[in-house]
Amino acid sequence: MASLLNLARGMGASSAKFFVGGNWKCNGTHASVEKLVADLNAGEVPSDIDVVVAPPFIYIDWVRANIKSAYKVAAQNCWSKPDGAYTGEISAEMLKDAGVPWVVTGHSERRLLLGESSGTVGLKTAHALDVGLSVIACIGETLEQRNAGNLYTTIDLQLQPLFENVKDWSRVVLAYEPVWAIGTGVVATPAQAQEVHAYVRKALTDRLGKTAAQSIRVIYGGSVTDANCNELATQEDIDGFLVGGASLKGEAFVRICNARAPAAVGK
Ligand SMILES: O=C(CO)COP(=O)(O)O
Repeated sequence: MASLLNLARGMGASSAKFFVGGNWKCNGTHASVEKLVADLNAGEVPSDIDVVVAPPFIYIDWVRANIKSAYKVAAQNCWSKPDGAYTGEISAEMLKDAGVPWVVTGHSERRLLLGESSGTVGLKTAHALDVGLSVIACIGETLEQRNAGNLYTTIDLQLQPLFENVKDWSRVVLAYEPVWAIGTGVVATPAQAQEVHAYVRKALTDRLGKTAAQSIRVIYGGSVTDANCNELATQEDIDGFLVGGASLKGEAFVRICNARAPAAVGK
């Protein structure tokens, strides 16, 4: 099985390092976060991939101090401007100051529940990059948009402000997260995900050139589990995952981190 997966991986179009993100969303107590970090620390993740966990703001500092170095930390959001009179917001400058290297921007929950526009996502992504953070920028269509035949129009409209504002793509990971797959248990089929990832790769190629496009991680999110990750990981334009629910279970998340080397964790 592992050799078949490796064979498929060898055919990949992307030269990018595998990337797994865990988005803990608005979940956890100090006790559950301590247990999760202990479980993650007990697991082995491949040394040649990037793994980033995004706890709620209030736990980030504790996690950063207590998680092993195989895992980096991310914030789930940041403000689009430097420090100032923005009650309730956390600036990219503060994340940088607190030693947080990554931030997630444009998650669909922020777009849909909090009204964040693609324009705002473009601005905050560019600002976070300018400050020196690395960014996981999220895009993805709703079921209504997909069913109305607007899948690629939606992706184009979400990518456009990123293309207009981002100057340096070397610290950007793009997460394709179809909204209909998030938290629903309805994972995109490998073919469905690959089709959109290939489209995104082409958009990156057209805009940034082939070499840059192949080095940018395009990761998939939406009901990824330790049961479906291996097949998704064989798709040529899937460079990793952004995991929600399953990232709250240490052992499952570690298995997802090993999606391209399942034998290493005894599956
Ligand atoms: O939104 C997600 C990650 O950012 C995906 O969430 P689930 O893995 O719970 O579907």
